[in-house]
Amino acid sequence: MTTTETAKALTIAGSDSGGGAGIQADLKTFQELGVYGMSVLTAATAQNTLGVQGVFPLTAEAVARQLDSIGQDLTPDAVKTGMLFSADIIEAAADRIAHYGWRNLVIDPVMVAKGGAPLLKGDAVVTLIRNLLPHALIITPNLPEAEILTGMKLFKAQDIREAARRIHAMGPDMVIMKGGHAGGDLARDLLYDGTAFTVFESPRIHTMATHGTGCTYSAAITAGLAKGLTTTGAVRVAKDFIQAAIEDSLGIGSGHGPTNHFAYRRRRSQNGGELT
Ligand SMILES: Nc1ncnc2c1ncn2[C@@H]1O[C@H](COP(=O)(O)OP(=O)(O)O)[C@@H](O)[C@H]1O
Ligand SMILES: Cc1ncc(COP(=O)(O)OP(=O)(O)O)c(N)n1
Repeated sequence: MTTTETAKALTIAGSDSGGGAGIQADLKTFQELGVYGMSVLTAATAQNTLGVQGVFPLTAEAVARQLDSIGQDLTPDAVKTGMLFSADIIEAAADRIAHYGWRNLVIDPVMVAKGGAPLLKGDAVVTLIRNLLPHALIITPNLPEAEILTGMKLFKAQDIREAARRIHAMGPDMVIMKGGHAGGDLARDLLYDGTAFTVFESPRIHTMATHGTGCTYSAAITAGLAKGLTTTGAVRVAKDFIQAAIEDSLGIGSGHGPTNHFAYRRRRSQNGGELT
């Protein structure tokens, strides 16, 4: 059967050889949510559940050419960015996104892997803010990333809200402050649309298998947007998707294990539910 209504999503990100984060997590998530996935590679990382053993960036030219191949043939319904690594790759991505007028841009401002390896050069943060954030529908910082974007220390709830306001003023329509790095019994994410805050929360799972949670979550938001969901609707599905993916862990690798990208679909089919 063919259809003219296939939703298409593009990820612009780095490769994680271990398959838990980066391009691999994004494409698995798109597939699980019924969206056709496309990828523009920014860097290869030698990586597993123990950490990042090497980073090998592509040239900005190679990134721009991949984006042109997509832009000249396969208009995405939503786009996400992950590991962009350098200022010149960010400039190339921002330039091509503006050139093709791509909408529904989700920015996961990936800076440092959980093990501490830098995935964005320090001098590229200003380029991310200046060149890319004004194009974003939504940006999804974790708390350490929000601290770097704002220069604030984020311990208190009121400071997290103030940081969301400041990041919103940098250009994105919406900001979601992810709560994975906060303490407490709940994993609480805060969506700010420039006017109001909406809370999305779930029980915090005590596990080592959280490698790639941010990539998977932002990819699920991107898939929802590609299918025409509202941002709030896309975040709601993404929250359920990541909760299932963390809960039904795969138990592979000897470090921070990957999440389970097929848990959400398996649960829904067991419940007789339709895929959203
Ligand atoms: N231990 C956990 N239990 C439940 N949800 C979690 C847990 N860790 C992270 N999350 C959720 O996963 C998503 C990604 O958050 P986070 O881990 O902060 O991102 P990142 O991988 O970028 O650091 C958020 O929705 C967050 O609330
Ligand atoms: C290639 C690549 N891209 C992004 C990340 C960061 O992924 P994230 O979802 O934030 O998960 P952790 O690295 O924090 O486990 C990555 N590691 N590799």
